Amino acid sequence: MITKHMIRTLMIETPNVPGNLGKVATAIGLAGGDIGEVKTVKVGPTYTMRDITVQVDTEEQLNDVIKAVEGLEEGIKLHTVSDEVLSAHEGGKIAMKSKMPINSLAELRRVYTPGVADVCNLIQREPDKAEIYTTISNTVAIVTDGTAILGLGNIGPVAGMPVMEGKAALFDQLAGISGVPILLDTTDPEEIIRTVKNIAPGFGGILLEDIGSPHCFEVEDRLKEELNIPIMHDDQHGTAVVTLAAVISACKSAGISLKEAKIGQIGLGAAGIAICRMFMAYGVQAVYGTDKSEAAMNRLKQYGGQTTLNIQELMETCDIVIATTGVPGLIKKEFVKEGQVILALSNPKPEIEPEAALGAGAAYAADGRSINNVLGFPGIFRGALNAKSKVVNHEMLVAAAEAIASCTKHGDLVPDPLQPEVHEKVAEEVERVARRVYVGV
Ligand SMILES: NC(=O)c1ccc[n+]([C@@H]2O[C@H](COP(=O)([O-])OP(=O)(O)OC[C@H]3O[C@@H](n4cnc5c(N)ncnc54)[C@H](O)[C@@H]3O)[C@@H](O)[C@H]2O)c1
Ligand SMILES: O=C(O)C[C@H](O)C(=O)O
Ligand SMILES: [Mg+2]
Repeated sequence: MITKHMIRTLMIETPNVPGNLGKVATAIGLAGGDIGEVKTVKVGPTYTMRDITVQVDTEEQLNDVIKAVEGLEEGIKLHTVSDEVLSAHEGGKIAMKSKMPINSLAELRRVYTPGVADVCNLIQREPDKAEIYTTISNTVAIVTDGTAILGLGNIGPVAGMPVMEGKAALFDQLAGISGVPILLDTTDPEEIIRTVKNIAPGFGGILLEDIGSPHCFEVEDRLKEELNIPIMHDDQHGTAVVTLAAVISACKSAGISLKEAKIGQIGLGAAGIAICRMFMAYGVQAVYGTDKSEAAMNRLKQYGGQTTLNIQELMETCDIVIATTGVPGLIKKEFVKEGQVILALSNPKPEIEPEAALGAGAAYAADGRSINNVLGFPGIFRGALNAKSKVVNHEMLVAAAEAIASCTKHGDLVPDPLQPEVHEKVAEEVERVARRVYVGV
């Protein structure tokens, strides 16, 4: 079965006769639609109204599904076709809310003027008090310049805002952190660095998101040098963490020794280079990479990795293959070796669908929806902020990866990202390591 990427909700009325829902399901399936959720909206005296979520690959397939349902007789009616993904984004996904009720003048004076002035004076005298009396230490800026939004490319920061809002929603729900999207109207590294430094006083940490390579490397390195708060480029290190976790689990299940495995990385941009560096620092001897850009290949060599001529050679050489190119369908079925582990991580569409890779003989295969940095960044920042760490370093990232792997069921590659215990465990381990290294506990 091939994974579908367009989601639509069909509101369908069926007369209350046994078998009608089955007819609808069969019609949708035969037209190429995958049924997701089926929700009963209304049960009338003679009919039932349901919202049926259907996934398809293309507009044509959607039209086939619509025609198939409309062609059903015996009183079955299609009422509406809606795009719930678009509806879910209407008005944006996040909001800045007051934690204080302001219902009386007394409350107004306590929360705002004149009461607030005492707090300002206190912080001016004792700057550390900002940690207690403001939200700064629990707020992370989610900064993008829009140059590598998912695998959609340089579509600009405003078009990337739905992703940044999504990261903020995840920060809130999974780690209790306030994430604030910051959209930069510049792609110049010096200007990005200057801007982030100028806004840094309002934040406990900085998550760099979807900033393209190669400028992302300089931006992150310089900000780490010049600021004293945790900074992490999610597409580099968040991705490397979750990839290491998935590979640890795959090796455990398949009985492969990770450090002796040959690991191949297709696409040596932000995510790819960080994944290679993570495996090399973890002790993997044979890390290979390939990229269409000569400069990217040279970067891997500088870090001590080996390059292959092309994707086919890399696929022939390696036991474990990871892809982060942003190019859907780049890995051909014919390249897949029996027993290989293939993680095609590009979003929104992978380099090879997991089902196709498994069908071609892979032992394990997954895409970027399941092997996703959502498993890393919330807990990493929770742990770093809890420890009052001034950095996010390699030891903390490895602790996060091992924590994710420890929450993974035998036979799976990663745990369910909505399981709160996973993020708690990541936060706990990251905090423990951060305290040991930087606070000496
Ligand atoms: N699953 C996750 O958690 C996760 C996290 C980060 C990035 N990603 C995905 O990875 C992809 C890349 O993201 P990035 O931030 O590294 O982008 P990037 O632009 O920094 O890197 C992409 C790299 O792929 C290379 N490339 C493009 N086409 C190629 C081809 N045909 N053959 C070989 N190399 C090719 C480019 O030269 C570049 O070096 C995106 O699709 C993104 O969604 C997924
Ligand atoms: O946003 C995601 O889903 C993961 C990742 O950060 C990406 O850029 O693809
Ligand atoms: Mg990203």
